[in-house]
Amino acid sequence: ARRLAVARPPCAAKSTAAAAASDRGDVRVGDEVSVECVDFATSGEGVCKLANGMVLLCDGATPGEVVRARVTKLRKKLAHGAKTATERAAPNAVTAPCPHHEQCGGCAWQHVNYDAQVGHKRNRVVDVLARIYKAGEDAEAKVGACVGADETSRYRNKMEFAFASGTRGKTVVGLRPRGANDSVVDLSGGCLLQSEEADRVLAAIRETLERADGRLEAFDRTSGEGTLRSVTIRTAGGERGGEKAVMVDLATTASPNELKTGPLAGLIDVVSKVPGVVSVVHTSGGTTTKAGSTKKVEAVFGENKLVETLNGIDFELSSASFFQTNTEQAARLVRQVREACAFSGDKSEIVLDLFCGVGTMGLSVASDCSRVMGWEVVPEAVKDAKRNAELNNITNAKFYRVDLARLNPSKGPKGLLTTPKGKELPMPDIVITDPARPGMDSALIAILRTIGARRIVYVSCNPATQARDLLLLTAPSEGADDVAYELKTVTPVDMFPHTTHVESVAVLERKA
Ligand SMILES: C[S@@+](CC[C@H](N)C(=O)[O-])C[C@H]1O[C@@H](n2cnc3c(N)ncnc32)[C@H](O)[C@@H]1O
Repeated sequence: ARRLAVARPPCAAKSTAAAAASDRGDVRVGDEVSVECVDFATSGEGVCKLANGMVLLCDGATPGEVVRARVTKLRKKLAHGAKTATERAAPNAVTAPCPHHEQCGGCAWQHVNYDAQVGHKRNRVVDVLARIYKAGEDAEAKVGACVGADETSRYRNKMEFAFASGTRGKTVVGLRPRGANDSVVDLSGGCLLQSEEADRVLAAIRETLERADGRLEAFDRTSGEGTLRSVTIRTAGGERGGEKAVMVDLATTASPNELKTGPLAGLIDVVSKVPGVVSVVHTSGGTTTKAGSTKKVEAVFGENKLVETLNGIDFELSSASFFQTNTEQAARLVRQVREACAFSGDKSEIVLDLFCGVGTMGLSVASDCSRVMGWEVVPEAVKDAKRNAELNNITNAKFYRVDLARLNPSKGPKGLLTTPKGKELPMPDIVITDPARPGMDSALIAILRTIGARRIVYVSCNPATQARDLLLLTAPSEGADDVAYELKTVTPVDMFPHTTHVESVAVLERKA
């Protein structure tokens, strides 16, 4: 490779012929450059500046580090690179605890100390609030400290692994490498993000694949051949100090017969005998279209059920239901939400729990209010939420299957506060909303403004879409039936140590 020196910050810049070459934009794929990392990009890569002003996003670089990087991709104003060596270590750099860190796409920040990770996550929330919500310099004052985790390894209660063809005709199971989705990193050392119980399942699957010598083939999306699509391992039940229970969901293209005899049946048998495994389910199909999902889920060992406990409330989960992936931090998140609701204490308030999943937020605040009404699109999750209310003897929470992306704002409050059977529901005092990454539909936001609940607590796993929605919720009122909100605070919560993801809880109050 040609060696282009040095795009250092102005104080350290060297005037060499090579630097002049990059000054002229003469950077090519394959070049090696020496650059200082100045920040993290949203994607988790280090932001470095070449001497010609071009930004280089460098995988594995940490702010403050001077790296040698190979240019891997060039766009008009942006270059991508991979670190090949550290020339000066970053103050916040640590040795990644996982042996697979260099290749695996599972976590981007194992090489950064945890306090710095939490700091970067808060900065990200401040940044989107300043730019997208247009808070400018006020963003800093609105955003609280990021709620960090005590446990930074083995914190995930659910991980999904992929299958792929490996060497010598064998099938391998693992996580996707950075920037690729057709191969996997074979996690021979297990995965430090999941429980030891789940790691034992992963090891049993690896050993079975090794012995199967290619007779259990990975599904190939291009040719449509092969059987094994993915395996999801879910662990629950640690809160009361007892043994953890494990559910394994194998997604394959197999026929019902292959689940009973042959190598796949053998794999299911091995998995079901791993200590702690209480449930093995099989998922077939898997295409999701506008008409719905073609997925078919059946229990092939035990029941399609796992019980997780959060702040003393039991949640029964089936394989298709969303549940917060970090149980310890979910307990903190729920406490944060409860506090943000600012209940009066007389249990008079009515709470609307939007995107309620299995009822995590609504059931957690049911004892503080008179009534909870939960909306969710996934039928299994609605069923689980209803069952969870029963399981915990909670009688003031009701859950309904509603698609919150298909509402009619011209109906005003009724566009949301009507059950699927046509019954009108009362106006809520407090709204808890916790959408998936795309955020809330503009029609839903318009309806929330016509309802005008006194408080909205907005939980999000995507600060950018949250900031976009906050802008809409706080826009000036356009008349008597349109309530504007004021953003009070945003609290980042770290649900996913070692990754770039950050959750945030925004509190909005109705303007007088
Ligand atoms: C981030 S999860 C939050 C779940 C729940 N609040 C919790 O804390 O466990 C988002 C939820 O929104 C649901 N969802 C996604 N799109 C939806 C839609 N269009 N209408 C209603 N619910 C939807 C998902 O199924 C998922 O359960």
